[in-house]
Amino acid sequence: MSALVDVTVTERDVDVSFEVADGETVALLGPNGAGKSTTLSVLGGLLRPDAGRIVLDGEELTGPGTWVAPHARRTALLAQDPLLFPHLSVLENVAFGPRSTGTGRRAARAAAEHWLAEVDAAELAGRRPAQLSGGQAQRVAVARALAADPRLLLLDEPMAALDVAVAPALRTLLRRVLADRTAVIVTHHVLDALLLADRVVVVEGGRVAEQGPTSEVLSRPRSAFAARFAGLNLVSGVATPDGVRRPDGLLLHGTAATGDHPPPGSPAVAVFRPSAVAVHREPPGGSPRNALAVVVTELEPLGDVVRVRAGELAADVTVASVAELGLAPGSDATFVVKATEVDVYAQ
Ligand SMILES: Nc1ncnc2c1ncn2[C@@H]1O[C@H](COP(=O)(O)OP(=O)(O)OP(=O)(O)O)[C@@H](O)[C@H]1O
Repeated sequence: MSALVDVTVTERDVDVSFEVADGETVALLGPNGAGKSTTLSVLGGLLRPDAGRIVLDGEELTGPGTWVAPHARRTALLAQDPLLFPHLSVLENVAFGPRSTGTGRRAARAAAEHWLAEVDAAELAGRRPAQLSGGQAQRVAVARALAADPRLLLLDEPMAALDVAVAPALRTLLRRVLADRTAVIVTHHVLDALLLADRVVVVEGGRVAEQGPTSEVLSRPRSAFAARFAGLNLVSGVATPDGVRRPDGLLLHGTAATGDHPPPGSPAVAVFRPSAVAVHREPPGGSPRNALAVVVTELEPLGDVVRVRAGELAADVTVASVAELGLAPGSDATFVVKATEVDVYAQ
């Protein structure tokens, strides 16, 4: 079931276009307010776009003069909140989907039992939602979404409301059920993208900033958001023969790992790991290395290092270095990175 999405929601300044191949899971990534949930609402038919079209499995769901109602789309939404009917048992909740599309009682019940077993929740069948933990309720919600036999599964931050101890088990379950399903997932979590998505679509300011296979986008990001999401520093500007020049004139020397240095003058990015950055209080004199004057904005503990953030840039240094340098938000500092650590490629 492939999907083609090309929609505009004028009031929210959202205008996105992307495709989902048959059996593929696409992750929508982006900062708060980027338009991810709006896109999901349009796909599910909860919001009517001002222009554009959605084609699912060859059928136009939304288009000029076409509007298929939400219940007739055969899409299912798994949200943060399981949204189970409190007065129905778990089994009845899961059977609700097939029942509402006309399946007989007995067959709907059999489908519910099947999907509850698939999500390892068969023993919960007789309980009421109030008798479930958050993780159990979300498992049941997954079964309910699948029991409706959706052509397209929509997931809106399905792990966001769960305890950190429970989220990994649900992620593993979703990895299994999404393996050959056509799905779109909105997430803020890098593990969701890595473990669940074949491709990612990065939305910034209501527009698609970049898209591509997950491993490619996260290892060689081209947008500021994807770089931050992947835990990498990204400086964008124009290519020079030996690096990238920022709009403010600063030249960052780097190398094109794959040998395809972008043509001078073309839009390019310089990408480097926070762990490759050394932090100094004073600019190191006479050094041929890249030196970026920054103001520290935030210190964040990260395992056995401290991530020193300076706006969009980050450096990982030891706790001892932070103490020795006396770093704190507001400190002037210089981030230094060797040219051999800076990967340059076309934006
Ligand atoms: N119900 C609404 N009515 C009007 N505007 C809305 C509504 N919901 C969201 N918006 C606006 O639409 C734009 C896109 O918001 P949306 O919720 O789609 O972003 P998002 O990427 O899902 O963000 P988040 O990660 O914070 O959930 C924002 O400018 C937001 O303020």
